[in-house]
Amino acid sequence: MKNITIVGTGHVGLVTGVTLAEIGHQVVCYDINENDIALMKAGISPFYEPELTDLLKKNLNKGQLFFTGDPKLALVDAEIIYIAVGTPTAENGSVDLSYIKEAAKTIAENITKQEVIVVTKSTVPVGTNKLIQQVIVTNLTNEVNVNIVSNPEFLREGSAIYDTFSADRIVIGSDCEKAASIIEEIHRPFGITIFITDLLSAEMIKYSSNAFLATKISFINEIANLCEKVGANIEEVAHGMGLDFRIGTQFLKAGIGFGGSCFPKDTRGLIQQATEAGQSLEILEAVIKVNKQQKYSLMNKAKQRFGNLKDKKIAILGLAFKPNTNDVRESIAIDIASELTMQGALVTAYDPLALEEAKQILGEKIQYALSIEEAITNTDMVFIATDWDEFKDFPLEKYEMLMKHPIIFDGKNSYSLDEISEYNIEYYSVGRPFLNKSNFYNLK
Ligand SMILES: NC(=O)c1ccc[n+]([C@@H]2O[C@H](COP(=O)([O-])OP(=O)(O)OC[C@H]3O[C@@H](n4cnc5c(N)ncnc54)[C@H](O)[C@@H]3O)[C@@H](O)[C@H]2O)c1
Ligand SMILES: O=c1ccn([C@@H]2O[C@H](COP(=O)(O)OP(=O)(O)O[C@H]3O[C@H](CO)[C@@H](O)[C@H](O)[C@H]3O)[C@@H](O)[C@H]2O)c(=O)[nH]1
Repeated sequence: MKNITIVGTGHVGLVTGVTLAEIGHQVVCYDINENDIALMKAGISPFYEPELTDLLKKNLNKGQLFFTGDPKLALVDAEIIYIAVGTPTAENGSVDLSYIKEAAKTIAENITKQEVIVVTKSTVPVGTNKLIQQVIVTNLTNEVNVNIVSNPEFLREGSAIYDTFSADRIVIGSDCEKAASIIEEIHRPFGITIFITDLLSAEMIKYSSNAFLATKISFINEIANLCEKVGANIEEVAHGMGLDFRIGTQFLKAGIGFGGSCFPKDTRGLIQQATEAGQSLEILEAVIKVNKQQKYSLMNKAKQRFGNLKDKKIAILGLAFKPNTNDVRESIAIDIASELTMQGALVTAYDPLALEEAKQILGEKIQYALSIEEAITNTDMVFIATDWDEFKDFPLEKYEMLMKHPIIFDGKNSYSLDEISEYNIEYYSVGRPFLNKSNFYNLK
């Protein structure tokens, strides 16, 4: 059992803290956000993540997990410190390392143990761990020997606990063999393949993994657009491709592009790093460009269908960037909502979890509904922007009953074409043939 401190208890930090406590370590979580600390102390997660609250409460009750906003208290006994603060995009497009530097300084000023290992979970540009070491060493107030380990995080929001216990690999990067083997030991109980490498390569593995997954998505979205032109069905195509293990079935779901707190910022971040190193990343540039175009593909279909969206009543189903989270960071649904209002449309949106979060960004620009029924009633068209199960399970006859005319632009291919064909719904999806029924509503 080790005394572990987590610095920055947002999505990654809290999941890391709770799961390390679950496998038997003594964990102190520290964050500068006192409100969140108060919530977590009371066993409440500041954000939604399946399975997290149960583990949080369980480990609080066991006395295995503590929360504090006091850095001294958090770090005085720490042997291992995980940094999990944010690394957003800065105004000039580079990766904003200010939270990382601040965290490193706080660590330096408060650690007292003779030997301390600082582990970086945050996604940081290549070379940042060396910078962290430098910041710590220059700000130390006690005599401490500090070693640095990179341990990039690969969890997905919405399945973070599952991912932590069932990941494909754990990457540990360090230039200090002893520190790497201590961190390997800590992670062994997860029973997951551990790959040990050098510091710089570990940092690069994280960015390259996200960039590659984003590439798969933009690739399949372009193929989906081509399928629409030539009459093929992207779901059949992706399945048939994925049966080749070299390709794999995952991350080939066509839609309205990738959003969220990671892919957009990390693809930009890698391009920025490459630019600084004097190298171009042309494939990744194209991935970002395709993603920007894909974002508005649904809206373009609606514009083509109606000519003009001014004063049209539109329901958006889904505001979170993906299901099972209330996170709306870089959510494509939010961009679509915003753009539709710019076009003069009257938008009402519903999301099972992310209404409050969306309101903070969209404010009064749109209306908010508390159910699918409320959102779609009397609307001219529905946009589906997040693949929540609740939308997939929604009885299709209700679109017929409640909308002015049931016209759906589905950015997530939520319904099978067979299912939809049983209803009088005018249905546009991504990369699949348009159901050309004779009795479709002849309106503009
Ligand atoms: N969200 C994900 O799914 C995910 C997955 C893998 C990797 N990552 C990476 O992990 C990092 C954290 O992401 P996140 O989504 O958890 O961020 P987040 O914004 O949810 O949380 C960051 C937390 O750090 C705290 N913080 C900021 N400065 C601090 C300081 N000096 N001392 C203590 N606390 C401080 C903030 O108050 C906040 O609670 C990022 O680098 C991200 O790219 C995120
Ligand atoms: O086949 C797919 C898969 C995903 N997406 C979209 O891609 C985005 C990201 O989805 P996902 O990867 O499931 O969620 P994140 O929580 O952002 O997780 C990614 O970003 C994290 C932060 O770096 C990494 O840790 C994870 O491994 C990586 O999957 C979302 O908009 C999804 O709708 C698709 O359009 N098609």
